[in-house]
Amino acid sequence: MSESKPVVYADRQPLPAIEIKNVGKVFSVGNQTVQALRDVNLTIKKGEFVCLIGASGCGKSTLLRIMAGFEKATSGIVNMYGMPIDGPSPERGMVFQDYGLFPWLTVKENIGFGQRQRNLPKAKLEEISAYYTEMVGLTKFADYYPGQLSGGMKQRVSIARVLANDCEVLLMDEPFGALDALTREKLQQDLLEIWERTKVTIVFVTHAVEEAVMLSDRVVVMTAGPGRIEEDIKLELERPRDITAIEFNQVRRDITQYMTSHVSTKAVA
Ligand SMILES: Nc1ncnc2c1ncn2[C@@H]1O[C@H](COP(=O)(O)OP(=O)(O)OP(=O)(O)O)[C@@H](O)[C@H]1O
Repeated sequence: MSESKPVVYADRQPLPAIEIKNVGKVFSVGNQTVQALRDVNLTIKKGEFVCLIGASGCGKSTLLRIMAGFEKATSGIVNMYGMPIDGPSPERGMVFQDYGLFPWLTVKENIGFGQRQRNLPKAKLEEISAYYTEMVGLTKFADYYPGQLSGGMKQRVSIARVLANDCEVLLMDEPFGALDALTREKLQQDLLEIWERTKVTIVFVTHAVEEAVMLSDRVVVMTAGPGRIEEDIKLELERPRDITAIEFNQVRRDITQYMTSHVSTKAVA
């Protein structure tokens, strides 16, 4: 990757990137209600890499969607740098498992899509698009369409697209869940490189303990019925991390144990 153009975001260090206070979320389904989240508190610093982990149905996606502004909390406070989150914004880019690319646009057009809406001069738009296409290693495929790409390549486009759109908080909902093991590992390493290079804040939902330990500064364990935060574990492991190291496996075992002790009947990766 070229180091020619570091991404510099405004220094809003004193305020947390994301602050969630006493958040609850109730869905109404017909005449029934589902309490998806209760009393969730979470503070994420600028530049942190936080993984949300927990069994199916514990509210990980709901919490992420609230951070994205796609859902409104029923109660509590949700702030980004001290300002209430009251709707979607390019500052909070979401990456989904199923990519969400426009099939009729090429790689570079998908990546430049958000900026194109801002009526930038064509040369500037091309520069931004080329920069992020290069960041995710797809320069040779810039004129390909999504249908001509592998799953891993599509997910790279999806990541580049939100970054190109001036994203400060990257919200990722099981982004590598549909990929084979080798591609997943490669994308994890590439994501870490992108994180180090851009200093973007990342909130990453996964079911896989190993993935959470490989990637994050903190692992937040959620449990269901209703969804809440059970443990918030700061990882002291050095980077780059070695999946075969004793310390890595100790942390992995500890987190798996936290999860199984709270959810004895559900598989935890
Ligand atoms: N739009 C909705 N309408 C009604 N109920 C919903 C809605 N979205 C989520 N829920 C419910 O809220 C709870 C939490 O769901 P959520 O998808 O956030 O969990 P999750 O931990 O992300 O699950 P998974 O790991 O399977 O994706 C579940 O009981 C789910 O059925």
